[in-house]
Amino acid sequence: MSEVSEIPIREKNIVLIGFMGVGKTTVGQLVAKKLYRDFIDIDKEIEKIYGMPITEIFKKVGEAEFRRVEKEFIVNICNHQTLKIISLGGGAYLQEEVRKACLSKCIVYFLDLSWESWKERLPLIIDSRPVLQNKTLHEIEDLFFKRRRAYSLHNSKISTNNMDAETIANNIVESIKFAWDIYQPQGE
Ligand SMILES: Nc1ncnc2c1ncn2[C@@H]1O[C@H](COP(=O)(O)OP(=O)(O)O)[C@@H](O)[C@H]1O
Ligand SMILES: O=C(O)C1=C[C@@H](OP(=O)(O)O)[C@@H](O)[C@H](O)C1
Ligand SMILES: [Mg+2]
Repeated sequence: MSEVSEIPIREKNIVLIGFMGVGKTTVGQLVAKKLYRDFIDIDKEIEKIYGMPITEIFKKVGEAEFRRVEKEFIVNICNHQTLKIISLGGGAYLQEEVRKACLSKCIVYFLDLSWESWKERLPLIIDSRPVLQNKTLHEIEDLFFKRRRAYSLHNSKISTNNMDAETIANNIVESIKFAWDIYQPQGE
């Protein structure tokens, strides 16, 4: 397959990044529906490849191999597909190649949630996020703030505190339509 180059903004993939549990998967699905686009959740695709959930992949295959497959999968989609809504896993964007591919070929939205709000969500996600297991709350807090450096490389930031998924998705749709109209007005 040949590489996609000079992608018109209206056709670019939209990529959601941010820490585990901020709502990338939930919101991504809603954005895809609202924009009549296909949704790709990278974790779900990797689970399909291995035929097991992420927690099992980490146990049986190991994190290093998971990261290698994750990177290859994302870079390949960025280089060869358009018009998709893509939710990354929270750790994917720490890899430089992933950041470069996303920023050069897609529009990257950072879902921002405060540490205080995020802490309330921990019980919902702890069992399915191996990276959070066997860590103290302090260690998780360190990781939360350390990762913000990578997430600061984005095209747009959406603050999500005290907002339900539907509202966040509506904000993204509104923001993207605004960008489309500025950079590629309809009829051009
Ligand atoms: N805006 C929101 N408000 C409250 N809970 C949410 C919101 N978005 C997602 N959730 C919940 O938080 C958990 C993690 O959401 P998920 O979409 O899997 O996040 P991510 O993909 O970023 O890890 C799920 O239980 C989901 O139902
Ligand atoms: O941040 C991470 O290192 C991870 C985030 C998870 O995805 P979500 O961000 O969708 O929870 C999943 O990819 C895996 O458990 C590792
Ligand atoms: Mg997810």
